[in-house]
Order: sequence, then structure tokens, then C-alpha cells
Amino acid sequence: MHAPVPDPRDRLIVALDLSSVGAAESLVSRLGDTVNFYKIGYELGFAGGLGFARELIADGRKVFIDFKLHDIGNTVARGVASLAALGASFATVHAYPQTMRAAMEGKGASPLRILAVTVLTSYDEGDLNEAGYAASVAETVARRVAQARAIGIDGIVCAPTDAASVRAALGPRGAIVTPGVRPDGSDAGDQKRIATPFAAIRAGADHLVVGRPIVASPDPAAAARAVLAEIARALS
Ligand SMILES: O=c1ccn([C@@H]2O[C@H](COP(=O)(O)O)[C@@H](O)[C@H]2O)c(=O)[nH]1
Repeated sequence: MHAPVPDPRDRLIVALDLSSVGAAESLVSRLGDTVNFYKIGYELGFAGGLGFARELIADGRKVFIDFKLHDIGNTVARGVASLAALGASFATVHAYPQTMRAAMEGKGASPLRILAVTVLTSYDEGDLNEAGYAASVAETVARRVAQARAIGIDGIVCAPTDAASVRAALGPRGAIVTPGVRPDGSDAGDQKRIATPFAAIRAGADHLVVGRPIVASPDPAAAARAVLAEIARALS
């Protein structure tokens, strides 16, 4: 069985897609105790964000490093070992078998959980086809989840619209983490496979990643509370 999520706030992961540590510090301070789990990707990570990740972790927050690693096995394993030493809770790799195996080896006995990114939520059938894949989004997700399961991966990143089929293919073990979450009325931006927080949780997502609907809101704490309320309603 995959571990139940104990603190409901751990269901919500806010993507700190911001250009400086100062901007991230200010957002985290505005969100206060409403949010406890943060994701750091390229934008903040390449602007000093790993030092900030260390501070968040020291402050008792959970951190997800979303660099979507994909390289030769040795490089992936060593990079993941560094993320494990940092104290990150989650880290992503692309769902290629060699990469997933290397990441699982690199994390060793640490509590870091490796999440395999199946098909990006900004991709539809046309984007996948343009990238050279003949299979559909659903077929590609299914194939990658089957491979991830065989390797014993810790979790999957997929669109909320894929969550139910991913859970069926993944079995009870492994976390399902869904970006592409959009509360009703919010702008989809470049996301193509989206669902509301309520629908994502009902479809079986364990954790929702939310960026712009909270980060770009005039009142981020109120936007986060609204997402948490939807999560609670979906779980009730
Ligand atoms: O398939 C994926 C994998 C990762 N992401 C990341 O999640 C957030 C989503 O941000 P929004 O502003 O809520 O769209 C972003 O950091 C992506 O890098 C994803 O969107 N899709």
C-alpha cells in the first residue's frame, strides 16, 4: 500500500516559480502556515534556489526539487545523491527506464522519493507526435507507468486527467502527483491536460502541484486556502 498522506496540507505543493530568492521568501512568508510543501524548479533553482531549499527544510518545510533529470545513468545517480543529501522530500526524473533505475540507485537508503514524469501536462497528442512519438498520450503514459512500476519507482507525475488510469496501472504502491491543476475560472496558460483540485483528488491524485493560480494571485494565501478547501471537499 502507498503511504497515506497524514497532513492534509501535504496534499498541496506550491510551485515557487519565481525569479529570485527574495521573491520566494516573500511569498513563503505571505503563505505562512497555510502551505508546508514547496516545489523548486528551473527558474528559482538556477537563481540560488537550492540554498533557499536548504533553509526551507531547516525550517521544517517539505521541498520537492523538480529538475526532471535525464542524463547518463552515472550522472543521474550522483545528482540524485546530492538531492538526497540536501534533504529534499521529492525529486523528478523523466520516465526513461535507465534514468529511473539510476535515480533509485542514487537515492540509496535516504527518504527522498523519486517521481517519474510520464508525459508533460503541457503536451497533447500533437505535441507528442511532433516530438517523434507514434503512440497516443494515454498509451505513452501507460507504457511509462508500467516500466516505472517494474522498477519500483516511488511515484508518478502525470496530468490529473490521467490519475485514475495511472492508479490502476501503478497499483496501490507509489504516490501520484499532478500538476496541471486549475481551479474553476483560472487561466490554463500553457497547460493542456488540466482539471480542478476537486477533480484531481477525486481521480486519485495524492498531491497537487499548483503554481500560477496561487503564485500570481493578488492574495496567494486566500488562493491556497481555496485550493485546500476543494481538496477537503473532495476527500469528504
Ligand atoms: O508535467 C508536468 C510536470 C511538471 N510541471 C510543473 O508544475 C508546475 C505547474 O505550474 P502552474 O503554474 O500551476 O502551471 C510548474 O512548475 C511546472 O514546471 C508541470 O506543469 N507539468
